[in-house]
Amino acid sequence: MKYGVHHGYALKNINLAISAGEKIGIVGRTGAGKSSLAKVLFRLIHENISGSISIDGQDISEFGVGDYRPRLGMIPQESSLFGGSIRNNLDPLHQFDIEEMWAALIKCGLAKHMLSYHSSFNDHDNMTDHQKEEACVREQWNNAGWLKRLVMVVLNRVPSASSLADIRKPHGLDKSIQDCFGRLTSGQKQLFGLCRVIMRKRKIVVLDEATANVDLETDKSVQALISTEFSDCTVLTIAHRLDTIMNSDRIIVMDKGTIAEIGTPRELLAKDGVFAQLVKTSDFGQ
Ligand SMILES: Nc1ncnc2c1ncn2[C@@H]1O[C@H](COP(=O)(O)OP(=O)(O)OP(=O)(O)O)[C@@H](O)[C@H]1O
Repeated sequence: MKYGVHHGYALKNINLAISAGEKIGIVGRTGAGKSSLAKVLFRLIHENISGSISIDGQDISEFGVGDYRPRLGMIPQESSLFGGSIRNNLDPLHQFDIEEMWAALIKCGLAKHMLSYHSSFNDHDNMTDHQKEEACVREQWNNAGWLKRLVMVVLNRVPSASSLADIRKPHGLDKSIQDCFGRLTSGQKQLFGLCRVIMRKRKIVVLDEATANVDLETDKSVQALISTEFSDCTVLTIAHRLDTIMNSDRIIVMDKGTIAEIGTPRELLAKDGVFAQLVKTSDFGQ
């Protein structure tokens, strides 16, 4: 594949079979061809390309776009979001019901950001987000003096009337992203991308791992979601950090547009090849 007749090959001699459900990490230096591989998979390149890609044994060029795109989900580094409500950003075609949207928002950890949230309950993994929110409101109420309680009443944050229940009403989704989040962090933008893919239940998911400005908590939730929500899916992670893909079934090492190495992390570490070199270089985030 070339980006133009006068360009060199961005991808060449790629011969690759990925099994359903496999978790694949794709690594390589800048310009190695990782994004190009994703672009051809999503059929974003139509010219200067030869060869074929099949999904479930069927050449993707034979699929209509309407049949093809719904099989794949892309989670970009920073999902594009537009002004307007959370609902419109998640479901511009009005295909989903409110419960489906809330379920995805809760899974991605975005629902709790839509409320002022008490961090001391974040570590209680055995509690649902709803229970955490209720416990948080109860604790705040118990510790509050009369003035703070008065403020909580005004803000409708009293234990018996969970503010999560309030924000779960349809109008909560009709709030603008700006109103709920202020300025979104890069990590939150990626979580919105995750949310969209979870709602749409894609079987093949390409995750372009965020490179910058992702806080530890967001990073952990993205990784946890990939392993739980996408456990049955085929996941291709374009990785910019090694630790996130060390549990992959296989790692593809791209170099100058070709697959330089492919194998389990253990196999690749055992031979002193490109992957082992990447591990050693400090510019790879290790
Ligand atoms: N739109 C484009 N037009 C022309 N050349 C491009 C274009 N996009 C990528 N390339 C070139 O194709 C090659 C592969 O780039 P690609 O973006 O796939 O690499 P990458 O491994 O994803 O890099 P990075 O980690 O920096 O995103 C590079 O030589 C790059 O300069």
